[in-house]
Amino acid sequence: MPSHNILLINGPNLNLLGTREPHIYGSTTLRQVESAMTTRASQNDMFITCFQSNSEGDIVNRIHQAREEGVAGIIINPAAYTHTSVAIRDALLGVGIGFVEIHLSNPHTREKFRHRSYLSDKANAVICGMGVYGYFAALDCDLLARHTRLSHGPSVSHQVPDLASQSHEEAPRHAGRVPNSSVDLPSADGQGSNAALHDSSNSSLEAATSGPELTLGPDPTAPINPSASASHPGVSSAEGTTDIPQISWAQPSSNFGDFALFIDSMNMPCGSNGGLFADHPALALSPHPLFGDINEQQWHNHQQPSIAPLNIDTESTSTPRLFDEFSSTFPSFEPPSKAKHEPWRVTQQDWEHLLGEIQTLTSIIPPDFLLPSRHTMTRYIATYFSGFHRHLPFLHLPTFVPTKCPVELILAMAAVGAQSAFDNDNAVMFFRTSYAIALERLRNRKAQLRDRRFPTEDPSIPTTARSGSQDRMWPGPTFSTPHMPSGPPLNQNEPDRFNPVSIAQTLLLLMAMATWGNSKAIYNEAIGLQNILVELMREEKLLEPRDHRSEHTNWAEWIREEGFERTVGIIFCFFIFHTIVYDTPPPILNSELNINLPSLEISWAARTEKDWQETRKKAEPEVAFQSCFSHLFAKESEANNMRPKGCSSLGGYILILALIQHIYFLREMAKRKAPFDQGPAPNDIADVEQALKNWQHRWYMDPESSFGPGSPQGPISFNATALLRMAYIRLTIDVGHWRALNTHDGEEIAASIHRSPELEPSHKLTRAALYSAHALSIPVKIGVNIVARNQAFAWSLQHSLCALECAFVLSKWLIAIQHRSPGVPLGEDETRLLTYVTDMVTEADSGYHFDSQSELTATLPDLCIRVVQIWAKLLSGVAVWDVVRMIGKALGAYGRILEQQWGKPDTAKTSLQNVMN
Ligand SMILES: O=C1C[C@@](O)(C(=O)O)C[C@@H](O)[C@@H]1O
Repeated sequence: MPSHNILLINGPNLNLLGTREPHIYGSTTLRQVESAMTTRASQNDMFITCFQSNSEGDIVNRIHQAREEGVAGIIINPAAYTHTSVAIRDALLGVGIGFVEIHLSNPHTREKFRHRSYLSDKANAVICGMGVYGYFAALDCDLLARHTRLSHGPSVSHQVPDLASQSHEEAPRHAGRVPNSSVDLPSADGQGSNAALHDSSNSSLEAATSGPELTLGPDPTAPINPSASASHPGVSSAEGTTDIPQISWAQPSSNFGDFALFIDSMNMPCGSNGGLFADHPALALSPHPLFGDINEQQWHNHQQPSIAPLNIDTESTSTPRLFDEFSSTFPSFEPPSKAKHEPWRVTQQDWEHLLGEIQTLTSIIPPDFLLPSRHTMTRYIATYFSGFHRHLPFLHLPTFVPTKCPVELILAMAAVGAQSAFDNDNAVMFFRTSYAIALERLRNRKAQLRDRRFPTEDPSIPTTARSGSQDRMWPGPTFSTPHMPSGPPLNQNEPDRFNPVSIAQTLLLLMAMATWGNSKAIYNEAIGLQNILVELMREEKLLEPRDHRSEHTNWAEWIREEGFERTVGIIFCFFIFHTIVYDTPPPILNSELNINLPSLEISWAARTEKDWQETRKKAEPEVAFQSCFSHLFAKESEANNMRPKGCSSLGGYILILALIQHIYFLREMAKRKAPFDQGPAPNDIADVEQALKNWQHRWYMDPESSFGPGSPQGPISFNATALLRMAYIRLTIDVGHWRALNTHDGEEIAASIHRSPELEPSHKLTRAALYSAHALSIPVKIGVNIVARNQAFAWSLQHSLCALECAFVLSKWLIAIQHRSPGVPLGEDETRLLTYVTDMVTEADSGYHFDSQSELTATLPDLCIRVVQIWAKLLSGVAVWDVVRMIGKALGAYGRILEQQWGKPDTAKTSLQNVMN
């Protein structure tokens, strides 16, 4: 017997779904939605009753009836009554049943009269702009749990601070909850449901997490679902809201089911200023109409399906957008109506202060250093905050004050900002200057520490008098020239003001510049900087356990502690990037990281102590990285107990990189065990697969998680999805050194990929190819041209690195099936994936004219060439970081090699028709 009843109500005109304004509402009919929902619900021990009416009174009556029936929760698309009906609002409040309000479209992007809802402030969750996918999301238990937590804060959620200690008994109960109910939908008044639910002895916690799984990618443990139709992959749906792919919901965890679900969950960019554009400063077309009244928050709402936003105004503190100033005002004698909070602005006073500081350092900085004008400095710092900072936010923007920032750090920020603004020469100049200052500070620090540890020498001689060049413990910059002597100690007068965290932040930014930057001159510094940074972290004990901040910490202390944890966590992540790019062992091991996971971005962005306190009320207690990481490996049954405890986007990001590190070491160990690399042992693979699954549950629990790059809370959780895909691929096959990224040469990388041995067709390989196809389908769905022309994907290094791995795997898979032994037919999974890839390439082809010698013909080689060409095209935009351009070039070159190999007219090509029959 189903453990609870759900009522689905659809309001006026929704009976016309399928034919009604399909560009807005899609072409799926109401009957299709209802039947898919019914199946989906029944698989998860739920019973759903569907009701549609065009009459307000009937809807009110149906809601009243729900109370008699013991309905546990209502999912309602009130349609036009959303904007008018006090009666429906009162009915929902009257029966006290919790409800999720849902809209296919995003009313906030439409006519003004649709912006107001009579229900939203009482709903447990509001889902809009996700097309029909929103209905399934509403049904998903994780989502319910998530919104329960969001709407009601930790008091009704899971407050056990230590995941390890969670058990069924300890699982907190929602206020007003009826014992033995299996899922709580808190009532509309926020007090919890009093609807009696049927037989279940599970805790709400367990039930809330054992429902249908929405995965961020294909579920590696599930068999590929043969019953799902691959000919409707969902990539060819109309713009606007999306259609349900014709998949069978009877297999919710199947690869294709999840895949299609994922794809359909992507919010399409609306109009010409889609969410993608919001992500990059250099191409950020101003979202504001010149005279319009749209505010920034509304703009952000356009980008995203809105899911239960927290009511904190962080916009005033949000990252700068480059063209804001220029887009909204004409010259006027009127004073500005509202003073803007722009901490990145370098005033004349700030500039003079900075210049003064730099002048005291002339003996150690490159002589050709020239401090640009304050406007240019403002531009660089603003660009830093609107670009890099959104991806890796370790500085506290709301309280940032240029003059309080150590000079080497502000110069490092300017270096990254100049790089992002394509001012390469200035970027290198800032890099060198900041590097020289940071190293000098480190040398002096080292000398101090040495004197403390070995105080036997004559103390009357000051440290610096003894520290000649032979005493240098920290290496000098490798670009150092005779005109850069060691210079006087920087901290001579304030020896105790050495701040290891800001030095670490400086080195982190410089390392990012050197790793991804555009200058050969500083490229070689990357690994050297890594070593310096690791030594600093160990020497200054930044990796050791600390007393964690208590609940009562004030804002200033919290900022300091949180900044520390973010800095250390992001450095840890960066080292794993190096592992991904260079295939070198990570210098900080998972087991050494002793931070608490960072908190929500909304707390980090809060501008005032009051706002911060508000956000803290909604936040979960902090969790230690170590505890979270080990619990990722909990078995399914144990994991259920802790799933509702989501973590922040940045926390999830750190965890997924830790899993990539874990996979790296598993592969390394496997290399020693077997004469041929068989990859990790099956039980190790199973453990990691479980961990990746658990990670996805956490991702869903994160109230700030987002499928797109334009989220108001930043692109971190979106970037983490690329890392998830990379983790799955790396778990399945070894792509490592074949990418030859350390050569930094597109042609060589292409040649190396091409040279790499062919892979044997196998289930494992097909699975890896599925993840790769999944990755490609996202930009194809958005449109190859639109993605190529803006930098949302390219900005994210994670996505471009992942692109390379995906192109590698998918092309190798296509080659493998072309070369499989004659007479061996394709398996069912392979056939379906091949159909899928063909559909996708055809879709991409229709929108983009490829500069290719060969037409897309129905042969495997042509398909393979096209797949690589699409990836190359996607990464061919104007990228900030050289490494992204390099990957684009490498893929272009790889496509050309394949064309040369197969492009000749007399080459025997395997036709798709033949392989599929
Ligand atoms: O009828 C509808 C449908 C709708 O609720 C939606 O699902 O997007 C949005 C409403 O504004 C509109 O009146």
